[in-house]
Amino acid sequence: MCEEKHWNSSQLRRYDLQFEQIPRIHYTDPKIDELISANKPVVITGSNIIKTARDHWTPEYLEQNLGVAGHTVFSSKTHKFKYFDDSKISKNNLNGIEFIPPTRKCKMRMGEFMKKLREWKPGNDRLYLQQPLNNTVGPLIVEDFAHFDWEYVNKRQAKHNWGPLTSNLLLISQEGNVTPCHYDEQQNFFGQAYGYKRCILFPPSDFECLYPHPVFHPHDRQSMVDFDRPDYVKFPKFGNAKGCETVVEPGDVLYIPIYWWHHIESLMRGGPTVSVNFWFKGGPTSLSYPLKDHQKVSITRNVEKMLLEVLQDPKEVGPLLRSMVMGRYS
Ligand SMILES: CCC[C@@H](CC(=O)O)C(=O)C(=O)O
Ligand SMILES: [Zn+2]
Repeated sequence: MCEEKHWNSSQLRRYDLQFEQIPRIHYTDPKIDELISANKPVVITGSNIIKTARDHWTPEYLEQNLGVAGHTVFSSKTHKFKYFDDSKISKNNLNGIEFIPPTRKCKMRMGEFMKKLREWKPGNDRLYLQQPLNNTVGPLIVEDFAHFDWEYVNKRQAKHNWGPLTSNLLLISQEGNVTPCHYDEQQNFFGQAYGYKRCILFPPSDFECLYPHPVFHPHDRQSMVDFDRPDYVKFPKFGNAKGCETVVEPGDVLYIPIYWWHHIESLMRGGPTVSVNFWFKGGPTSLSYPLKDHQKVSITRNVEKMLLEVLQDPKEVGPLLRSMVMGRYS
């Protein structure tokens, strides 16, 4: 039966890369757990994981029920919302390295946020509400949240030895917004409640093609490559990245494995989107050989942290690593 499509490819941004499709599998199919065990992405379809959000969480419903507290809203002069850790902006940490925050963070009531979205004109700052669900939300949201299929989620968490659930982030995006390519150190069930989002994922083994900022940098874990205008001189291996993609629709839950790179965009001309993610700490990892790719990424992070700790000056880390490797390990 041909599925009715609610979007077309002109709503996707163009990049220089080709992508495989991420498999879409019904939640009752045991293949789901096979892929999660293998730390591979999969779109879980037809489940009740976030059914109450899929049924109720339109932007208008959220405007009525999210509560009167101020919510965390990012604003950007471009369509990109590149995350940065403001605790890493301190003078001595950057040691003269210039950093210009690409977005501004503020607290905004839902009514004001929705009004600005309705009145948005090209040239205005773009907005992206990103708020952990907590006890400030209204009773109907609490009710919907309580009726997520926690049994299904908790079973996966236990079966795959994930750590504790750390947060559920509510994401309300303007059409066309992009969260640029980055990885998180958490397992993620990414639930799509309203609208359509294109998700491009790359395995941890693409580390060399995606050039993450140094660990001490505020953009730690974020790719240095601008997907809209890749600099192939600075990032010559970017063209070798082997990504996979999907467009998640209301009710879908995309499993984004820990340390997998992901770039997520709300479709252009697709209206606002609403997502809710489930971030879990990674489970206890025993160093079994051969090491998994994400374990190697974790090891490089520890090496960078240790070197910075002992060298103090971030500008000395590169030269020391080069002197260690060039002509000896290269
Ligand atoms: C702040 C989190 C944003 C989200 C991507 C997106 O929906 O724009 C993501 O990267 C994640 O769920 O890990
Ligand atoms: Zn992420």
